[in-house]
Formats: sequence, structure tokens, C-alpha cells
Amino acid sequence: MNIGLTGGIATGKSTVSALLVAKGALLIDADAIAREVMLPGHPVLAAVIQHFGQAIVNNDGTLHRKKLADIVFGDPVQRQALNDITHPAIREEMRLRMEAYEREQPDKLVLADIPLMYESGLENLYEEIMVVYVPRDVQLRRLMLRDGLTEEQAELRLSAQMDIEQKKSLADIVIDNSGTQAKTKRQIDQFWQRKGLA
Ligand SMILES: CC(C)(COP(=O)(O)OP(=O)(O)OC[C@H]1O[C@@H](n2cnc3c(N)ncnc32)[C@H](O)[C@@H]1O)[C@@H](O)C(=O)NCCC(=O)NCCS
Ligand SMILES: Nc1ncnc2c1ncn2[C@@H]1O[C@H](COP(=O)(O)OP(=O)(O)OP(=O)(O)O)[C@@H](O)[C@H]1O
Repeated sequence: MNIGLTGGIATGKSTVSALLVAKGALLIDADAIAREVMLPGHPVLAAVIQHFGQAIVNNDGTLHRKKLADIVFGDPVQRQALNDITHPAIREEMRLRMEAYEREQPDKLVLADIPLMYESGLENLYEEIMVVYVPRDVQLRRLMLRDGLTEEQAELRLSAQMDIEQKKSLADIVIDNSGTQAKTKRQIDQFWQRKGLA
């Protein structure tokens, strides 16, 4: 079986996916694939540079992630341009990995971690969608703390995504990660049991 995992930025998707992987789930991570297609030599990075210019590249040819982030999180038109370049390649790679896992290990739970699941309309590709939820004020605080962002920068990133309350209302399964990590783990254990997973 498969599950699509999503939530807002810094609500705890990685925390939850690590708990599920520890129980035996197979993970496909959209953020990790997004980083792979931005490595030097990849045609997606070349297309991104073509659009945004050399200013977003470090001297060693790697992507200057902060510079690109400053451009796209402040400007919906540029963000859409970046999405149009990167998302088809990310989606195709996700599809290939999903097919391989389901073919080679059909008894396992496959977990597709996709931050922009609803924004990109991918929710119908998965049997069920799990949303990792925290209230918006907790989300903002954790994001500022983890990424060393100002409140203004963190607000810009939040407003580049669908509101977390809306994602929660669309979810098949909600994991509330606003308490301790132990509390979150209990919800994952219960989910695992409910599904009768080995
Ligand atoms: C803009 C980039 C360079 C910023 O890099 P940075 O290291 O600061 O952030 P990182 O990649 O770790 O992303 C952190 C989170 O930001 C959010 N985010 C990233 N890209 C986007 C986007 N285009 N729109 C809305 N939110 C986004 C997601 O919640 C993601 O989990 C990078 O996010 C990127 O290449 N984005 C385009 C690809 C993409 O859409 N990735 C996210 C989903 S696959
Ligand atoms: N239950 C919790 N209590 C306190 N802090 C937490 C909890 N869960 C996660 N965190 C912290 O909150 C931050 C965000 O968590 P995490 O990186 O798992 O989110 P994410 O949804 O994967 O983020 P992103 O999509 O931005 O990569 C991290 O610094 C993490 O250590």
C-alpha cells in the first residue's frame, strides 16, 4: 500500500517520516529529489540558471539556495516559473521510484513525502493522504528557529503554501505534532497497528 505524506513547511514531515521508516516503511522524499535535480551537471539546474541568471550560482557551480529562495518566496510569478521548470522532473522521478518499490517490495508501506501535495494537485496519486499538523503559530516559531529566519522571511515562506488548517481539513489521516515527539510517536504506532502493518 502507499501513503502520501504532507503538511506545511516545518510542521514535522521529516520527523514523522523518520518514525515510519523506523517501523519499516519505504520513503520517497520529494525535497531530496528536488535537491538531486539541482546538482551541478543536471539539466534541470541548467534550465533554472538559464531563467534566473548566473547570480544564483556559487563560484563552484552549485546552486546558491538562499539567493534563489529570496527571489522565489517573495514573488509568485518567479515561484511559478521555478515550479514549472523543476516539478515535471521531480514528479517523473517520484513515479519511477514508486513503481520500483511497489514491484520489488509489494508488502511494504511506501511513503511519498511531498510538501506541495495539495498545491500541485497530486493527492489522487496515493491511496490515503497523511497530513502532519501543528497550529500556524507553532509552525512559524519552529520554522524561524530551525532555519534561522526572521519573522518576515518565515511569513513569506508560509504564504507561499496552502494554509495548514486547510490541509488538515483535506487529510485522510491527521498527525498532530504540536505536542512532544513521544506523543507524535504514539499516534504513528496507533496508525501502524490500525493498518495491520507488520
Ligand atoms: C527555492 C529553494 C532553492 C530553497 O532552498 P532551501 O534549502 O532554502 O529550502 P528546501 O529546499 O529545504 O525547502 C524547504 C521547504 O520549502 C518549501 N518550498 C520549497 N520550494 C517551494 C515552492 N516552490 N513553493 C512553496 N514552498 C516551497 C517546502 O515546504 C520545502 O519543504 C528550493 O526549495 C527549491 O529548489 N525549490 C524548488 C523545488 C520545489 O518545489 N521543492 C519543494 C517541493 S518538491
Ligand atoms: N514534536 C516536536 N516538538 C518540538 N519540536 C519539533 C517537534 N517535531 C519537530 N520539531 C522540530 O521542528 C522543526 C521542523 O520539523 P521537521 O524538519 O521534521 O519539519 P518538516 O515538515 O520536515 O519541514 P520542511 O518541510 O520544512 O523540511 C525541526 O527543527 C524539528 O526538530
